[in-house]
Amino acid sequence: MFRYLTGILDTRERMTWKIYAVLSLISPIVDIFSFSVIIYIINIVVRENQASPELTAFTVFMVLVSMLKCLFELYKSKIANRFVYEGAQKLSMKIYELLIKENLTEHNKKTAMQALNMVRNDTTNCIQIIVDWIGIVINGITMAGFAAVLIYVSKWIGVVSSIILLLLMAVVFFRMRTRMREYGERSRAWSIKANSQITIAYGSFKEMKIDDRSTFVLHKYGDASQAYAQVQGEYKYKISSIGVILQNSIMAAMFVILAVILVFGTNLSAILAPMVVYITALVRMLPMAYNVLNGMNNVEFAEKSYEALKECMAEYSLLKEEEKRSEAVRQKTLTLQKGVSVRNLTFGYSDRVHIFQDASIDIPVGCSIAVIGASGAGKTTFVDLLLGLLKPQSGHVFFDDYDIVTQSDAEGPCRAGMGELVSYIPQTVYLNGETIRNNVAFFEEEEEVDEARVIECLKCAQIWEDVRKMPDGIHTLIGENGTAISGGQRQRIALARALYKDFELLVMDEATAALDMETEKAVIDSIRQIKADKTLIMVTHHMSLANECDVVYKIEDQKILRVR
Ligand SMILES: Nc1ncnc2c1ncn2[C@@H]1O[C@H](COP(=O)(O)OP(=O)(O)OP(=O)(O)O)[C@@H](O)[C@H]1O
Repeated sequence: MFRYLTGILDTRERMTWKIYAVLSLISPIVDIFSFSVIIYIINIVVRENQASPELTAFTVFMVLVSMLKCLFELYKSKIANRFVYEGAQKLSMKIYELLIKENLTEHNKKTAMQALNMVRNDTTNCIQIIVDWIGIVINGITMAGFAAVLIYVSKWIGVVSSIILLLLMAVVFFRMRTRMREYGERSRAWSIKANSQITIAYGSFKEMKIDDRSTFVLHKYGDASQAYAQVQGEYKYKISSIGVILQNSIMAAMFVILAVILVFGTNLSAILAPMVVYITALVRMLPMAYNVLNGMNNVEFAEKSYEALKECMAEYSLLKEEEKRSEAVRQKTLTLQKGVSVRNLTFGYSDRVHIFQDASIDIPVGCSIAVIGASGAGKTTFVDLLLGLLKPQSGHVFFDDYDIVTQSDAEGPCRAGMGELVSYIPQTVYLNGETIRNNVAFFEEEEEVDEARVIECLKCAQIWEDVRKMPDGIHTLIGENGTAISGGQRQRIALARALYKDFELLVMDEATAALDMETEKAVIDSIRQIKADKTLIMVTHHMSLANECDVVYKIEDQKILRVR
């Protein structure tokens, strides 16, 4: 686990954990040294019954050492925290990169809350494991050093005490191990569920209110958050109980040993000094034992995060290999001078049910195409295949001579991105709660937004008159997912967003379905007028709109048939 986690760090982070590990080693060395010095001084004072000036000076020097160690510990803690949060941030970038670059099929397998948890929590938990492991090793080494001193000073009592402590730690760890793993798993699952309830409340706010389901949703959140709180409470209790058990058991053991000495011992004053040393050593060892156990339990607790991260990182490596391979291939600028041609397309989400079987279609450049078909016939699937979001089982999709399925042209393998060529409006539009301006210029840096162009696009999408009347114009906030504007306005803002970028091919998946027929026609006319030479693909259920297009295709019986 440790080797794997340190292996996925970048060079700088790897260097940081090594520096941290070395710095961590210095602390126990100083601790053991300081402790040995105390023993040495006590022995001299007891033996000679007075302190030489050198001894006093040396003791003052040790005060300085302790102060320096304090500063050093603070610095070490700063490095540890920086390592955890910077390391987690870098790791979260990788997971985020994977999430935004993985294919649509993989993307559809996860919920947003699972993704959020992986990016934000699992990454921090995993980097924390590295620090925990270093802590376990360092505390273990320090404990061994103190045990050696203990045995040297108190002979068999030191041996017995060290064995008791070790046994106690082993018993506590092995008894708690499975439980900790289970806590980690449950805590992660309930945290995702509780967070999901917040997105559900935001995503279905109106239905929730109208159906009078606020109490139901509240209970659902209550159940999940309570289960999470319960697991966390139990986990924290178990962790703190370790300290209590350790401390009291060792104290009890110490009194047992003391009782044995008192009963069988002869020269009590002779054993007083070793006894002080013994008790001091044991008291110093207890927090270390606690830290070791705590670290081991934290590692068990984070096991699920580790498994999730490992899975993601395996996919991330594949992604990077794929990117490397594609970098080696010739890069090509995608063109659309002849048109889009779909050849013998066969596709099914599973092997048993096919959506398309040997389907072909030609879309000449500058043409407007309507795609109609019954609900569930495969219109959105067709668009996803056309834009390379899904891979067909067989067949080809050509943009001029470039096949996006095999990623090759007449000259052989090559890579071409669609970004420059295609603008797309999905069936379900995502609008964030920001301003109209920012929702139109969606993937643009704030300071680079061309407001004149935003207004031009709003005009083309037939929504400028509405926006103009709003108190803040293009700076009006539209609410999360556009809840503060009408459904038709939402669609027209999405349309304006699609028009904001330059394109040769505009693909609209029921993008005007929420508009009345008159506005829908006005929008399409306006696009055709302003983007007269562009190619248009419109998925629609409205025959009146379809009839406005040059060609109408119908998806039926796993084929794409030209009907007009
Ligand atoms: N990710 C997916 N995994 C499995 N099946 C899917 C997936 N997406 C869609 N389907 C199924 O594929 C079929 C075609 O879906 P698609 O969304 O392409 O239909 P559509 O013609 O666009 O429908 P509508 O007009 O209702 O939007 C449907 O039966 C649907 O349930």
